[in-house]
Amino acid sequence: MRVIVADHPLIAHKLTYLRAKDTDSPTFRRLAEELMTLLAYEATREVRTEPFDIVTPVAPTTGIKLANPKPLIVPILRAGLGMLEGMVRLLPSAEVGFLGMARNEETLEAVTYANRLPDDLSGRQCYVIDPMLATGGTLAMSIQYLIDRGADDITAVTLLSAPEGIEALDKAVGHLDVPVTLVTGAVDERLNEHGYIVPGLGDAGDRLYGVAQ
Ligand SMILES: O=P(O)(O)OC[C@H]1O[C@H](OP(=O)(O)OP(=O)(O)O)[C@H](O)[C@@H]1O
Ligand SMILES: O=c1cc[nH]c(=O)[nH]1
Ligand SMILES: [Mg+2]
Repeated sequence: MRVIVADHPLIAHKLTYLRAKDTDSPTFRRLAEELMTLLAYEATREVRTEPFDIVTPVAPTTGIKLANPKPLIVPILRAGLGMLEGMVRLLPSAEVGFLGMARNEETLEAVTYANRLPDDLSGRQCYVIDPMLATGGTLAMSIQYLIDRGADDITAVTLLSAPEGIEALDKAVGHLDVPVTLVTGAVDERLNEHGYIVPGLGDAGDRLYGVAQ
């Protein structure tokens, strides 16, 4: 699995405010979107394109445009929704599919409670977006799900990742034929005994949308 840690002072600046516990929800949402847009620039570096002939006011020329089928963006509910606007701003013609996953806070295992995705993802480039890669269980299951439906190129984008989660994700999907890339805003120190990223930012879903039942 290819891992790209975005190294940019604007990303580090925005992540610092995102982490701070006194950052309120509206600000947290705005920062998550802005960070996604910055990370999307890195994550889409290898988005598929095709030649496109145009005529400028001066001369004909050949540029490029996004190839078909268009990429599929998959936010992992809930917290991934907070990054969606930031991604579609850069890829307005992409389609969006949804996966709802929740981690059992005791066993730390993820369960899927909702899915709204095209049945056939053959030949599709997919961008899975979720702010947190902690144990890696959620992303490993989501990526496997997309591969089972035919996706042939997957990029996961997270705001923060734990070293343990990166290692687990690599073990789970790094050996598959489908190339998987992780683009992340930062790799933190470790997971704590509750499976939270340290120093992290707490529960991303709760900070975006309030405490879940
Ligand atoms: O790497 P993992 O150990 O699997 O943990 C990461 C997952 O945990 C959080 O979601 P959560 O289950 O809290 O759901 P939520 O987005 O509804 O809050 C986060 O948004 C990831 O999806
Ligand atoms: O630190 C963490 C770990 C999992 N999910 C979160 O929202 N935060
Ligand atoms: Mg949560």
